[in-house]
Amino acid sequence: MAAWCWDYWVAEALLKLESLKVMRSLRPIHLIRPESNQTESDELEFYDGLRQWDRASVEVQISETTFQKWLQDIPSSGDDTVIGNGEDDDGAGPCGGKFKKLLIFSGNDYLGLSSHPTVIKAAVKAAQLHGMGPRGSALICGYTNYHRLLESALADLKKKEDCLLCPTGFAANMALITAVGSVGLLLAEGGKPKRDERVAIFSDALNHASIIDGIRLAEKQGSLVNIVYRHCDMVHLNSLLSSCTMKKKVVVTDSLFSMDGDFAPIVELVKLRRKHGFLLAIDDAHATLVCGKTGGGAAEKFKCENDVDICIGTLSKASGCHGGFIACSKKWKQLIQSRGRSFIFSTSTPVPIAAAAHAAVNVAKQETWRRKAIWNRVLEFRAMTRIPITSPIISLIVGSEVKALEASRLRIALSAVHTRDDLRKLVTALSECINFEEIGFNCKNYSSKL
Ligand SMILES: Cc1ncc(COP(=O)(O)O)c(C=O)c1O
Repeated sequence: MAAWCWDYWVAEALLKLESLKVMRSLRPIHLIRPESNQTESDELEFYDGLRQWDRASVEVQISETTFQKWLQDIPSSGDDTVIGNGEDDDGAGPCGGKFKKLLIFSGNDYLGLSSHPTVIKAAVKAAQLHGMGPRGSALICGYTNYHRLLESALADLKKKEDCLLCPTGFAANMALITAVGSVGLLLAEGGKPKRDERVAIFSDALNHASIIDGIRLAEKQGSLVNIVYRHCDMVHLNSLLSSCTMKKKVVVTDSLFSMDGDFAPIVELVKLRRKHGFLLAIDDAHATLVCGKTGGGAAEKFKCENDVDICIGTLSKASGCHGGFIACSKKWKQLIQSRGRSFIFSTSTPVPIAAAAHAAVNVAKQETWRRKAIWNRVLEFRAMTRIPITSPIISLIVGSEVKALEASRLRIALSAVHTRDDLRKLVTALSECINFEEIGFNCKNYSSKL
């Protein structure tokens, strides 16, 4: 049996929706842009290396009060942020509050695009012309030519037929999984699906919360059966697939795991997909624009874009903006926009954000040095610590395994705009409290290959 039964099932599900008269359609609104002699690509400015504005995503300041609370592990209500305006060389703010400059190693702005002039200009120009744009769901009045342009750029990036923008990456996963489950509901013979008519979804044990919540919701609706396989364990997955008698099978996994920083074994997943004929969906939130020659993500990195059926992403990480998306076939898009409730019943992305994200995707494609820089930082961190990390997300198990209860996890995220000197500072600071040799030994998930 082939995964391409899924093409048939989705087409059948769409026919059912049509017969029930509940197919939902986008209602594109055309926002007029004033005539200009410049084409859009003339307005995009690209740079060949780090500039001072790039540092905005990694250099921040926090109030001394907040800093002290952090040190003592005292919860903050966030009120400390309104003390004074910061700045001043002596650390004193205009209202008397004192501030500390910090380097961030926990953000997801992997390429530093949130402060790129081309991204800022796109947002400003769209805001000046249209404000936030029409406020409403994409099915009512919230979908414009700006959204369409961004969807096309993302479909191209992911080498998929089409793409659907969602309010966030969290909403994208929820929408996809409820739509997947709806196939079981719509094609069930007697209304309520029997167990074998439901969708069997195989989910990695360490998948993101939004995948888990999507599955829980669909399970409650009685549309799918959740089968969790051990993290990245393809022997386990193969055996679960082999013993599953349900026809409609889906495997869903983070491509680059958000907490552990390891990659899903995509090449092995593709082999299993050929053997068992499941639909393969990957959450490429952390790999989009970071991995692959053109920034296409983990599937491009592992050269199997054609074997991944659906790719979920977020615009809130390497794109430096906000929002989520699902790159897929046109038929899947129709199904998700008709059944994905977190897409249907939520206001669409503001136009300036859609314009900025479109600019960011273009910048990330052109400024290839940003991708090189982030992977160079990965190599440098490996060389400095001898911990065989494989991605910009680094998960360090701090504390001894013997005292398991005291052991905790430290998550570090590297960025293209960190410098080698930033890394040296981080490693020096960390070595005062942790032993890298011991940590390297504890990090079972890392492989020695990049
Ligand atoms: C793997 C993964 N998927 C989805 C999301 C959700 O994305 P967003 O922040 O756009 O809702 C995140 C982000 O936190 C993530 O790490």
